[in-house]
Amino acid sequence: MADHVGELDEPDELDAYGIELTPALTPARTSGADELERAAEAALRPRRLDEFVGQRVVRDQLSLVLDAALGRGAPPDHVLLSGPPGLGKTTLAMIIAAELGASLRVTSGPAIQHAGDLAAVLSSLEEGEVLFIDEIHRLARPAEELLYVAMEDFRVDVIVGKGAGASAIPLSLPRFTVVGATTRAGLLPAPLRDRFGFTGHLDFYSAAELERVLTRSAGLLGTELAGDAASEIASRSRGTPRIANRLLRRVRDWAQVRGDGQLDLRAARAALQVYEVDDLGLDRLDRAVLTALCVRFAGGPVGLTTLAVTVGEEPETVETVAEPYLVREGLVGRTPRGRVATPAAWRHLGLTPPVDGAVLFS
Ligand SMILES: Nc1ncnc2c1ncn2[C@@H]1O[C@H](COP(=O)(O)OP(=O)(O)OP(=O)(O)O)[C@@H](O)[C@H]1O
Repeated sequence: MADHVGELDEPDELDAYGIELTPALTPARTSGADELERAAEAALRPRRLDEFVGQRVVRDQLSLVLDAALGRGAPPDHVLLSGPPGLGKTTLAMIIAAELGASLRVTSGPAIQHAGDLAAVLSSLEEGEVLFIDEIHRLARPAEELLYVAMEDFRVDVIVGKGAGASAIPLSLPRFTVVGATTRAGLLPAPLRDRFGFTGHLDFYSAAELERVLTRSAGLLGTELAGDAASEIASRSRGTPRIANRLLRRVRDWAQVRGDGQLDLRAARAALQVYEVDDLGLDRLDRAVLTALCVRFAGGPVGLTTLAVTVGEEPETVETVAEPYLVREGLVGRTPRGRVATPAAWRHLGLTPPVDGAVLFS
């Protein structure tokens, strides 16, 4: 998951999209390897709506919103995009700006520490610009309140003075469009959610859609991916284009260093084995969660925080990165008393489910 505004701070990505990063929101430093991964990811982003694979419903609805706005010659309603990490929220935000012919400003909830930071961003916007706020659920409360007013009335109230003598000077803003992205739509307060005229929920991709993503990406990387290799990678990508593209790059590495350069089934299987991606596409964190649930907690129920401490991760990471796919695959269940392992989880780990396990799912 993007952790800070730096996720988008790629020189070629900035050039390609004309993104302007708000000066107050200087990206955090990242390692060289992270930078390279992100640059590689940026190069594979679809640039227009018709290049964006899958998510047919959201794409269709969004194209209506954008065409209508273009027809009226006015900025569209604010857009909220929700869904697990890596499914294309940032990509869609960039596409929205590109389709509108507007420039994109990028920031994120955690990067805005004070309402004043947001006021500075808002007051520097120009007519028609798109403001992308990643992880919008992590905005501080005062910034959130300032945003409601700005989104609804295109106004910020600049507070002058302190205490009883403080007064608000209204500053009107040009019309702009907020695109908010969140992995946890449920955490957004209703007044903020209600300011979005369109909400699109991105769901995991089918294997066939991921094959299309992979074939397109291989072409952009200047290589050819065999059909059976594409299916193999797609089926182990947890329904997520970011993971599919990452695995593709690892398969390409394997083919280059240990294979004959061909991106075929043999290279795909060998590389996925080296990187410990199992048949279901589960990675180290997923397996750690399953193992903790089944072995340490005898199948659960166990609370999210306890589970996260056991696997050495933040609760939010377990909840937003690992859990959605484990739940979707029927390996983990969420009950009011905590997380439980399903019989399929035990079997996936090569263990025998307890006989009374059925009780939990009856
Ligand atoms: N529909 C799609 N078609 C083709 N490629 C896609 C699609 N969606 C995402 N991708 C690829 O997956 C990568 C990750 O997408 P993106 O950064 O937009 O995800 P995200 O939902 O914003 O994730 P996060 O919440 O972690 O920031 C992109 O680099 C892009 O190459």
